[in-house]
Amino acid sequence: MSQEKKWEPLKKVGIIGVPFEKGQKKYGVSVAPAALRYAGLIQQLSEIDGLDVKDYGDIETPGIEEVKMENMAHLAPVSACNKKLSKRVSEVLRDDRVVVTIGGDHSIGVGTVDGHYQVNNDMILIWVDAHADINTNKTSDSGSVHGMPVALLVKEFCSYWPYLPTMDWQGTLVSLRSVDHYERLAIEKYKIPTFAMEDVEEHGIKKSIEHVLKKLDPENKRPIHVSFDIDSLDALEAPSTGTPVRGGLSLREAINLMEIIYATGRLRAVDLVEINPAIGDESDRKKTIEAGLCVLKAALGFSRRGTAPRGVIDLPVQDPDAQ
Ligand SMILES: NC(=[NH2+])NCCC[C@H](N)C(=O)O
Ligand SMILES: [Mn+2]
Ligand SMILES: [Mn+2]
Repeated sequence: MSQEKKWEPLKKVGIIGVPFEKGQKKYGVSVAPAALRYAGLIQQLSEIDGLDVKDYGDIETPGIEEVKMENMAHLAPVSACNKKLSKRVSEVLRDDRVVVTIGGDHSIGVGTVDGHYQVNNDMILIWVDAHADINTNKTSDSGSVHGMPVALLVKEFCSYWPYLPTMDWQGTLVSLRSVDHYERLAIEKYKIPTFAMEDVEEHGIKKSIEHVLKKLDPENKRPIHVSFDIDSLDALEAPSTGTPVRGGLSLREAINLMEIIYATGRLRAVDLVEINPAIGDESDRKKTIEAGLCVLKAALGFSRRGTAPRGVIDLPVQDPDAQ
């Protein structure tokens, strides 16, 4: 479908909130969609030059009965939420909008990627995260599904799961600096392309992301999905998150990464997950939410240079008759 198409940034976006936190153990990450809306999410995105923003509301899955699954907490609500989310993501994409999903914890990446894959099965995935999120219930120390979504999605892992559909897309992990032993083994076994912080160190963020894009899609023809975990940022830049790790991306690097991806014209889905407004004090919360908004704006065409008013060609002059 996308082969002959000339890519240009879509100037329409659809927002989905996912107040879901059962993929991990801490209270508060489900409050993020409300906190971001309250901080001006819709308004700030609407101020981006020419951007049409539609809010598709929140995904809610109350009262799902739990099922037992070894070392995999809250599997039933996690999968119910992801099923609903997947449908909504597909709907937004079919409305010809870039889909922006605000989590929630990172277990919701299963639903966003699945929903995107249903519409664009040639998509590529860029998972920006301090963690690899590629545990299975056999390797995870925490039993939390937010540490497993990548393993739930890729077909190479299907033999490790008793069920669940898996996908054929190509993906890469960027910004890694907290990888569990078995995760490293899995990455090496399946040669999952990864960019750890050492690589960002060596090549800089611009070269790193350009390399990733070239590797996953040498012909520049595939739709892009970015799943952005706020903990990819240094914990000093984004302290209000459940599993913070120091030594991460600066906000400037993350903004630059998103600007480069925006400029391809092929970005079709962005997830922003793991902001937990209940962690830290007022200043931590503010910093983290602001960082999330900056990252989203960069992904959707906000220019740090500024933009002149539309249709206006000269500066206002003083009216000579005015007193
Ligand atoms: N999405 C996240 N923040 N994931 C953190 C995962 C931490 C750890 N590797 C685990 O599996 O439990
Ligand atoms: Mn994550
Ligand atoms: Mn993470």
